[in-house]
Amino acid sequence: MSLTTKRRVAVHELKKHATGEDGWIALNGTVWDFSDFAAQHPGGAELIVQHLGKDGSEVYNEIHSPALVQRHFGEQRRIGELEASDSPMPAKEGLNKRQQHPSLPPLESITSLHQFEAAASPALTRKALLYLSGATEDGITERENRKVYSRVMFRPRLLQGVGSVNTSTQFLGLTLSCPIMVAPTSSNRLFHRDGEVAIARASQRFGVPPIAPTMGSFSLAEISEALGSGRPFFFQLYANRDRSELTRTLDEARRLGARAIMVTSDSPVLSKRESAKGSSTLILSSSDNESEVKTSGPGSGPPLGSELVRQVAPPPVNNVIDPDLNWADIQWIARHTGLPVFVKGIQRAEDAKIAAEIGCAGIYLSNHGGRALDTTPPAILVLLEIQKTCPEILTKMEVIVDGGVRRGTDVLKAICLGARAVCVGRPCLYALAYGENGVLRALAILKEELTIAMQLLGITSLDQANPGFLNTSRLEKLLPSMTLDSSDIMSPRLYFQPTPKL
Ligand code: HEM
Ligand SMILES: Cc1cc2nc3c(=O)[nH]c(=O)nc-3n(C[C@H](O)[C@H](O)[C@H](O)COP(=O)(O)O)c2cc1C
Repeated sequence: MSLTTKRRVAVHELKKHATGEDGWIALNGTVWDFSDFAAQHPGGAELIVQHLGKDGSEVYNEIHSPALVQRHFGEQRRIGELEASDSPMPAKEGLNKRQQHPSLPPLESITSLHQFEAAASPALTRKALLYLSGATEDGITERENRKVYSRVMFRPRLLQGVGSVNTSTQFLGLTLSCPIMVAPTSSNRLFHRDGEVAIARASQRFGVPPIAPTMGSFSLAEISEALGSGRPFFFQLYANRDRSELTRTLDEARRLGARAIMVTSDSPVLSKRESAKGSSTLILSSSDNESEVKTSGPGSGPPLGSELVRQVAPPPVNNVIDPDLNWADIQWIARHTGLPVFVKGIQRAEDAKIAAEIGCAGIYLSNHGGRALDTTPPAILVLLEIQKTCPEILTKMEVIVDGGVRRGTDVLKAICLGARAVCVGRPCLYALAYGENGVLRALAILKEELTIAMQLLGITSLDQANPGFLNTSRLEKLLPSMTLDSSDIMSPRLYFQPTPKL
């Protein structure tokens, strides 16, 4: 059936197609054939089953871009247009109430990344807040991520003539205005109707490439279209367990012009998320201080059987991610695409070495913002481990660090230890409640803080940053004992037992 064909579908007809094998769903006025699709839905089969024979627009629009269904199904599964008089759904525009929520204070009044959380929380739905603030089990890694930077002290040099500062850096042959990017995150329409498109545009205006996610509310094609042809972006990959789907995704990323593939490798299975921040009071809290954070520690989760527990149970998206992904697959991804590949989620020096040995263009040190394995080390500690045991890696590869980066001083500490760039996750999602301008402001605040920190430290460009500007003695005692003698670290070859699947 062609796009121009206007078959009319009455509501009573839609209702007749409500089974798994013969199921239709109306979305924004168009009726689609969802027969035999439920089990493939990355957001869970139940959501599809619940809406068969019905209008699913409200739930669909909260998380997906209007164009997703057309892009995914093409014309093949398009049944026709729902008869207007029968349509129980709202108009296409204005479906997402959060375009500019009246409770949001003026953007100009926000002067630090911390303030975005307090400003945006009242404007976000409970679901969005729980999703955004979630961390694994007791949230120990998530808290450590934020605390760790305060344990590193600067050692400034005086009288260096710091009147003019340049924050730009080279990354994969691109010049970035600043070594700060937005971390890739899924389902961004929960925070603003423009979702990943807003983040991509803000990144572009800021002068850094966006990292488009696999599980975005908007498809990669929509994101790259919003950027304009030839404009650089990176692609975060969740490797699909269906190899033909993985190949299709990679081919599309290459065709659309992705400059690198960042393979998220820290979440082969879904982690257990019991509470977002311990209680709904804390979710709405603006403060990041120690006493409040403590209440989200072990044993402080919501009462069993409470609504909160049910709501924050992990979404069933992992019916698509391949838990058997291995280093040989990383090599295959690099060969197949011909693109620079990063491994996202590196949490120890040995894995950094393997990535270097097999020819990755970079490593992305991350514990998924404390949303993967709890009690893993903050990325900055892993960076220090690399600095102590295999510093040559830091010159061979591009190194990104994320988790808990909230201040310009955090950025500068990571750069001094050898990172090329940092990424920021949650604060940019709170800022997204303001749309593109909110994300741009968050990035600009961080850049301003970085500039001032560089001047106060006594440097005028990032290539002058080095470990000598830091006192890391409080972190060194947290390093694994083997790092005291780097020869104890096993050769990557001993770890690398490829079992090629492709
Ligand atoms: C071709 C059709 C569809 C495709 C390709 C698709 C794809 C996806 C993907 C990739 C995700 C996981 C990432 C994300 O959260 O954005 C997801 C989640 C989700 N989808 Fe869909 N979807 C489709 C149709 C629908 C429909 C018809 C509905 C509702 C009626 C729906 C509701 C949801 C919801 C609510 C989630 C989030 C689940 C959660 O984590 O709470 N989707 N979908
Ligand atoms: C709501 C949310 C969704 C995320 N989704 C993804 C994702 O789809 N892919 C991925 O590689 N990382 C994902 N992450 C992890 C981020 O890329 C990043 O590693 C983390 O947020 C950094 O920590 P921070 O939030 O403390 O800055 C997500 C993080 C959050 C908070």
